[in-house]
Amino acid sequence: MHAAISFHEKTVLLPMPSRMPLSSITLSVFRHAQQDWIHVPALRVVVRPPRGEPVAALLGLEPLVVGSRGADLLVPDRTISGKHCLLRLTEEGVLLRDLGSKNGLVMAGVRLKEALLIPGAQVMMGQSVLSLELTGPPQQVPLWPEPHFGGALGASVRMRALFAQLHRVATGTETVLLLGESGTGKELLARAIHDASPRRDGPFVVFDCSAVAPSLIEAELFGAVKGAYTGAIQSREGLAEQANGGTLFLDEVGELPLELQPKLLRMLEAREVRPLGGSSVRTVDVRVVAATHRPLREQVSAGSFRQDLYYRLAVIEAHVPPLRERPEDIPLLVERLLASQSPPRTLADLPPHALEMLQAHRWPGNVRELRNAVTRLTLFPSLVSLLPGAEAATAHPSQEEPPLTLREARDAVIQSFERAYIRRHLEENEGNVSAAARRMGISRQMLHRMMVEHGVRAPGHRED
Ligand SMILES: Nc1ncnc2c1ncn2[C@@H]1O[C@H](COP(=O)(O)OP(=O)(O)OP(=O)(O)O)[C@@H](O)[C@H]1O
Repeated sequence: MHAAISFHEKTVLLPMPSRMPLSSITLSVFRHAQQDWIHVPALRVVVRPPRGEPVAALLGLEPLVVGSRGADLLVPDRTISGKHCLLRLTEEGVLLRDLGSKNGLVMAGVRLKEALLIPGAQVMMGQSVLSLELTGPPQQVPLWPEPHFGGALGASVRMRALFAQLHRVATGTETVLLLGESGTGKELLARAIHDASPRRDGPFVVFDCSAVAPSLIEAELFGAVKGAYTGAIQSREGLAEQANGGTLFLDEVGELPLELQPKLLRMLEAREVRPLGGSSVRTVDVRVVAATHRPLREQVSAGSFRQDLYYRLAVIEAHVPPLRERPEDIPLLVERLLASQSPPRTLADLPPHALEMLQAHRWPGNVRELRNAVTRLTLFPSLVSLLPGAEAATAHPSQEEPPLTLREARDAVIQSFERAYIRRHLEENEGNVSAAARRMGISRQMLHRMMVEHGVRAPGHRED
């Protein structure tokens, strides 16, 4: 089942009109009582396979992938591709997109690549039928008033909704599980939770379960008594104890070896740790924030992660969206990244069109990759045409887009490179087409043709 971000404590219910207008299934931001809110319609995606029970999932702010393997909503139908299609709430309604499936999406005899669904619509996927149902009145979800939470920046609706949720949970002691791709800012958010919590004056201790050899994790986390292992010449305190009174951030918790998982479970349940080689337990007062880029539920199904530990960790589960799902955050992030450089720079210092290119890229490495690209760009501005965005997403198709053939992907990269290359030369030659063509080593006529093909106009429209 797909887990949408849950905002139940602060949900305000709106009266449901007797006939549902289309506007009631769109995402829309509005201001009420000095605060921004978003309308999230209560929608359920139901898929009826040819045999067996229907499967269903709620559609929240997160996109929902439907398929037969590795999808959020799993359908037991062999005519359905692993990741068959995606549904996403947008400002225009519910977007349905084919993810390059074998048997496609068919509605009234028409094969769909992309469509806006209205409740009651029925779409064939393989031999199953997908439908969208309204389950009740829309929810009003609060948005964080500022485009940052602690050190984490985000002006998009998804991030502001996440910030509001994390701010609410910061005051409690429940364990928080942050799920998201690498480089999306999970550690930054864990720190922001700590800083917004009553434990802010206590320690914030980070332990990356993937960075330490499995055999050393136990002593590192829970401590060890003298002689517990070769080289343990004296007793040592584990990180759990060092985090006493504060927050323990367990990064990449999905990498925690199966045999150590009961120890962590015990710490979460009884607030007790037993050092390696020790016979007595010690009490700890820590709030745990855990994170992983792995699909932990799948690990539970595969038997590599304990179900009881998963439920214990996911008391509050929050999804950190990948950067490609919130390109509107990029200008803000780039601005801050530039400002933090030495000497500080601004967006105006970027080469022309650099920001557009950055927004066009899919950022598989998320904000970490963006940070590196911006640093490279300020060191070597002439490399702007080699920015990842110049490849216009095609080199890294996201799971939201139907996969391209090699030829389509290569063509798109070349097109995108040519466009950026032409623009740069025209800018450098102040819109003089002949001069730009000379620099590019091609004829003026050819450059003209290319400009028409790419829809590029010379700055100032000068011909010669
Ligand atoms: N929302 C954000 N605002 C500002 N900086 C960010 C944001 N998200 C990530 N970063 C920056 O990107 C880099 C990676 O962030 P972070 O380590 O928190 O990501 P992560 O999700 O924990 O990654 P991993 O899973 O690889 O550990 C850091 O330099 C961080 O400061």
